[in-house]
Amino acid sequence: MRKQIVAGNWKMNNDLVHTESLLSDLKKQTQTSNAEVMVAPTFTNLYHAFEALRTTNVVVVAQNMHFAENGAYTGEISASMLKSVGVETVILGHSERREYFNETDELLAKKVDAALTNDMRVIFCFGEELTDRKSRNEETIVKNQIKNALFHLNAVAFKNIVLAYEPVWAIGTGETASPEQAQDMHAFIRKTLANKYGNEVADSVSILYGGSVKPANAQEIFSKPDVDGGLIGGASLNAEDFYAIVNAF
Ligand SMILES: O=C[C@H](O)COP(=O)(O)O
Repeated sequence: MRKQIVAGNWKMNNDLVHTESLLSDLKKQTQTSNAEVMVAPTFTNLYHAFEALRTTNVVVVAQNMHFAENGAYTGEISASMLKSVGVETVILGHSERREYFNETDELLAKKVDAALTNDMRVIFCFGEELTDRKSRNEETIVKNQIKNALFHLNAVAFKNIVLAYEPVWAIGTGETASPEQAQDMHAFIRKTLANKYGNEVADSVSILYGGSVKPANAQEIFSKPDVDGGLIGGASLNAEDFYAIVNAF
């Protein structure tokens, strides 16, 4: 049985005061679904969030990390630094990292390796741009993103990989992929994994959808058989909205 996961990516939002208030609001929510719940605050608030959520089942996740263990990489954070503050899951490959910080598939492969070497779980993001979809090239783009960053791994490594399909045209735009578009792509991703690693691996990997998921559309998207949850941006900044999504299963 695949894990259902709802992860909130807070991106570069919430200073310490806002983080405290959101953490306190999150602790007041009631969960009625079985989904694993995650939140990804900024680096500066990770330890605070970890301490605040210690008594809950909410997993604290990092939004990025460097591939090196330590060294002269000003401004960067390593896997072992994340682990030292209780963080054992990291988002890698988000389209905003790819677009604004020039993260390539090759770099991401190194980051994935570093995370797995440190026994961390990876939420690996990928997805096509609008021009790719308009030219009906979305499957090729997605397949290459997965292949280039992950297909050097062995099958066992996929125990610690969660995939997050995020069509770039649906991120923060209010435009969501239709539940059918999400299902079609998730089924294609699972088939791509099955072709390389076999059905057992493909059927065990959780594939999340991300891109303008809101309380109003979450249930329909999550009802699709190959959609195992969501990576939520904007709507995760409000505890009630976020838990409406968590409970949409
Ligand atoms: O990481 C989350 C995604 O980029 C989705 O963001 P959004 O829900 O604001 O569209």
